[in-house]
Amino acid sequence: MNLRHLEMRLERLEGFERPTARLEQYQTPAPVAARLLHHAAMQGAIEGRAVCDLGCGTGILACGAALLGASAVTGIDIDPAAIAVARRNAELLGVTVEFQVADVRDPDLDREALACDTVVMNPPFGAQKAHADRPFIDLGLELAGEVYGIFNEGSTPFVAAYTEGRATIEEVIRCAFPMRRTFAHHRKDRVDITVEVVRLKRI
Ligand SMILES: C[S@@+](CC[C@H](N)C(=O)[O-])C[C@H]1O[C@@H](n2cnc3c(N)ncnc32)[C@H](O)[C@@H]1O
Repeated sequence: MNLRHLEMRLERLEGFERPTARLEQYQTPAPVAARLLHHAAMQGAIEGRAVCDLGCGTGILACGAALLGASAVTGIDIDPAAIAVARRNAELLGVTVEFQVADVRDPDLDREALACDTVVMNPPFGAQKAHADRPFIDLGLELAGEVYGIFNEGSTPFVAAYTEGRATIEEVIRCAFPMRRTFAHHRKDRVDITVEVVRLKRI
């Protein structure tokens, strides 16, 4: 499936019903999700691979990975309402994804069951709670040899320092990320930010 076709399929997905600011529930725009997934697929990280989406929200990354031929896809999110939307989205696209309500910070999370080849994620940027992205990075590197994560512009030096000795940064792709008005504190209908898609390889 080419990039444009993937993007068009993902455009149809349902967004968060009542997004929670505390959980930084803004949806990944379809062009950004498609770009991350298509790029990961080109690196051989999706087709025939077990993929896990951490903080899957409405499931756009997980469903896209399934569309691109992942052998098994799991998505976890702390919010049951988001997981309900994600399940509807998988149904809409006719793909199979195992969605679970779970907290990435839970030390009792069954890591063996979640172990996979590739983690994809758009973690909270930490705008509401400092360092909210750290448990996602930690769990991602525990579960998979490769992690594709979306981070705020300028985060790569932090990610490099935080993962030193555990992973190497293989690539950074800068993407435009149109953020629609989602929360009461958003003043404009749309703000265009830049994000960095970082590809980490576990050492
Ligand atoms: C920026 S949103 C991304 C949502 C989705 N991946 C997407 O791309 O549309 C971050 C997601 O992380 C989830 N989240 C926040 N804290 C979490 C935690 N501790 N454990 C699991 N999920 C969490 C939120 O509920 C939210 O769905």
